[in-house]
Amino acid sequence: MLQIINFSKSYEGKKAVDNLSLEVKSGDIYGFIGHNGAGKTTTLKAVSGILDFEEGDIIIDGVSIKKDALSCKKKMAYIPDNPDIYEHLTGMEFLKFIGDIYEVEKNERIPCIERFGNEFEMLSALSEPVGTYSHGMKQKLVLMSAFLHKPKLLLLDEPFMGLDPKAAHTLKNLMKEMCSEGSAIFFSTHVLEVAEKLCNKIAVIKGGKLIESGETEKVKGNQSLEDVFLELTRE
Ligand SMILES: Nc1ncnc2c1ncn2[C@@H]1O[C@H](COP(=O)(O)OP(=O)(O)OP(=O)(O)O)[C@@H](O)[C@H]1O
Repeated sequence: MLQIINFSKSYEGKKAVDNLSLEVKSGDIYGFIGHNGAGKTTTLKAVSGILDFEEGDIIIDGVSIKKDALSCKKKMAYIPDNPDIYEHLTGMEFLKFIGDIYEVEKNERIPCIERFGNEFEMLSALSEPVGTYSHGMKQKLVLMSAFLHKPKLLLLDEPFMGLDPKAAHTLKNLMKEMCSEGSAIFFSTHVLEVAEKLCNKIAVIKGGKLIESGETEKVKGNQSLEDVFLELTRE
């Protein structure tokens, strides 16, 4: 579903990501872990098509993001680490806007909004302007908007940040459900306990370089993911 091939990205001549290759297959929940500044957001933004890059290629469902970004974007959803959304829209107007952009049929949209609204405890808030939401409520709304159009590839940058325990539980269940139906998820996180339990595959990035990747069980062996991560990233 997603192939990152020898991807590099520099800012002002300094390499932020260096020759990274990774494959995320249908059904994978692939966790991307690394220290602050390691290059996770840069990679996710390049995959989402919002950040240009000079070296390598990124293929979504067989299509290069460099050659046909629009058809790639139709198949995926990207949720950044900061849920900045149009503050003057109500939650419902925002979901309808995303539904229109991704051409979700109205008769499919309504039951989805009801279901996710209920599971994320957002139904009554949907009639209020986004500007009145807390950080966690905005995060829930953007997550709902991503699930609404059933992307084949879901990219999430630290999705658990700011979520209460119930919402985090709901998100984990929705991620599992999506992947069991054949989609793929690639997400960054600093919450290693969640990554260890949720992900069938893990990639570790350090200083822009991929230093470990593969099945979670193989990456961690008989240790905890936290122990392995600390060992791998030790200076
Ligand atoms: N717009 C930018 N201009 C210049 N340098 C940048 C820019 N964005 C990121 N960088 C640099 O690129 C490197 C990778 O940053 P990136 O945001 O990808 O890291 P990250 O792994 O997502 O970190 P965090 O866990 O803190 O979110 C860092 O050294 C950062 O300072």
